[in-house]
Amino acid sequence: MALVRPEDWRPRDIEDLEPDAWRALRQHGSACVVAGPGAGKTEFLAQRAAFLLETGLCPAPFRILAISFKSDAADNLAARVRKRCSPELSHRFTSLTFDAFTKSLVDRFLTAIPTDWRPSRPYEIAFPNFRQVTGFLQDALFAAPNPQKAEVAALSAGDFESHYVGAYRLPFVRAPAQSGTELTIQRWWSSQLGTQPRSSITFVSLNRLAELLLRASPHIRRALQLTYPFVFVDEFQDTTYAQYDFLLSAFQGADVAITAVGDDKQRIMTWAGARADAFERFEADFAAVRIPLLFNFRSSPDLVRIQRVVARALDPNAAATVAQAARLVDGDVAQVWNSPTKAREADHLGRWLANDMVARGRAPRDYAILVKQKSDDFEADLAEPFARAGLRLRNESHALGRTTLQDLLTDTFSKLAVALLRLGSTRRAAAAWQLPSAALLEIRAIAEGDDNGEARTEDELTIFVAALRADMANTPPSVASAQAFADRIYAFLNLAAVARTYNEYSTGDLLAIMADAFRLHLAASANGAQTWSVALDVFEGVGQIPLMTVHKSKGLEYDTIVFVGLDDQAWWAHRPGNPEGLATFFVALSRAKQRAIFAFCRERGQRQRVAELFQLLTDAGVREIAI
Ligand SMILES: Nc1ncnc2c1ncn2[C@@H]1O[C@H](COP(=O)(O)OP(=O)(O)OP(=O)(O)O)[C@@H](O)[C@H]1O
Repeated sequence: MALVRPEDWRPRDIEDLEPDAWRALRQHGSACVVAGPGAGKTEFLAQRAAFLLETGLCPAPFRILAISFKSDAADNLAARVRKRCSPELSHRFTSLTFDAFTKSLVDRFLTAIPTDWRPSRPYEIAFPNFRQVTGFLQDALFAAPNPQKAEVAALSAGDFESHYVGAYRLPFVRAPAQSGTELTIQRWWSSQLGTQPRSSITFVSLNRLAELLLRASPHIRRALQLTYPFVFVDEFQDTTYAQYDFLLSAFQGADVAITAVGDDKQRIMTWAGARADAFERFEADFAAVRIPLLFNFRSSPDLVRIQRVVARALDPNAAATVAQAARLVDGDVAQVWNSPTKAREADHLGRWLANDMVARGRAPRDYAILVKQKSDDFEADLAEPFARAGLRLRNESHALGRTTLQDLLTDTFSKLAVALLRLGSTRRAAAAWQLPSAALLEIRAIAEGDDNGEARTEDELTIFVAALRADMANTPPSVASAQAFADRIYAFLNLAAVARTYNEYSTGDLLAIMADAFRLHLAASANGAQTWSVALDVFEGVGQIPLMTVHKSKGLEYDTIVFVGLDDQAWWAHRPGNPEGLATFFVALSRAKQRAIFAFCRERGQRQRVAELFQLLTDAGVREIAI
């Protein structure tokens, strides 16, 4: 394949990059690209990958490693690179989440972990809840020697794991604890490693074990550095203590160029252990240059002006960003709505959305309802009035067993299962077969070039889909039939084989969690649906207005966002000047391309605690109207 000279290389699918993005794209060493919302940070990474691969600056067999925080972000980035580069190039782009990557290292090199910290093989993945951590800390307090009790008592379940266990560098050999905190951390490790019959460890622990194994095994560390001379880290502001330490042990001092992109004004994960000084530390530890980007490709100029007011509240030195998108709406681009009752607010919102869609030729998915938390409560308030306006609300943050709707929809197994049901429900074009046929070859472990195996698997799929089609045509959607079809798909795919095929399911119970959630959600979607196509549209949220927490909306964008619940009740933990609260507000506001509405309802609560947020909107010239 012909290489492109670096000076001749041009970006794909976009007109151009801003001048500083070009500089960052061509950067030889490490860089942190710090840019506000809508700057095209993910797009920049996809273009840099194409640049490095197509110019041969990352020649075969070397690879690029991209680390994201959420699996949909990792998939999205991989898809963008696949779209732009030939398969022979894009297969050298590895895009994974932090957790998937560190877990894969632990799984592959488990025996390289020093014996004092080595988990059983296999091990389970643990997701301890707040109550369990509280119970653990109470036991630890009880068992602690008297002089250390006060220190142990000061630990809190909210941040014990993320801040203390996450920041604790494991020594190669366990040594006696020097403090009450260290004693408690060691107890935490013992409780995870020693669980019977298998160790039961969290993702924070997996991050730490991966870091330990690289520190303990210079040859594995060297192999990693040689494989990946280029590393990308997306959403760098969310990097936790454990993850940052992993990057240090993996790549510091090596000939590896790390490109970290992020926005410190969107740091809303400190509660989950994100370290506030990640960018500064990175610049110092990796001799990285800081390259700010100033364009905003998402939001119209008027919205960018409002965003700037909030950005300056977060950082008085925040640079002015330059809007690249045009304004497409008349009238106000932002408003505060003030209503006396929840019923009135919901009614007005439903009618307003329905009218706006018709007037502007927009689809339900161009809008998003954002809330601070407890999306189920807002769903209960809004679903009925929306239905009266002919709209269907979709609570993306809705819990389904041990996962959420949004996570289910981006899950590999779930995507495959729904693709099969789609084939069963309609006669679909050849393209619809691509995902199931490719996945089945992997699941059946058919080697590349095994023509007989490929033909056999293709036949197996054709026969299965034909029978499924006949039965789905004769069986109306219902809770019971949905469950029966889900079971049939599971049996066909063979869950044990699925678990062996995809790294994310290789240990722990993620596949069981997703399979349960899939069955639950399919049953709920089939309930009351006239046809299977409709049931699957409901399943996938086609034609529905998404409702989600601000945390779930990170990285997403919508024509119009409506933030419901800007009051003290929903923002109970907010304190004036609290950067995490302001950043949450900033993330919500900056998801909008054209319009942002903030709904305040007097029945829900007061607005003293959140007065500063209203003040920022007022300062930005946003009008408040009574509804
Ligand atoms: N160079 C570019 N030219 C034109 N459009 C672009 C360019 N880069 C990105 N975009 C578009 O701008 C929008 C924002 O990009 P993206 O979502 O990557 O931003 P981001 O920096 O990750 O934002 P956030 O931090 O808010 O999630 C997307 O619709 C993307 O397709």
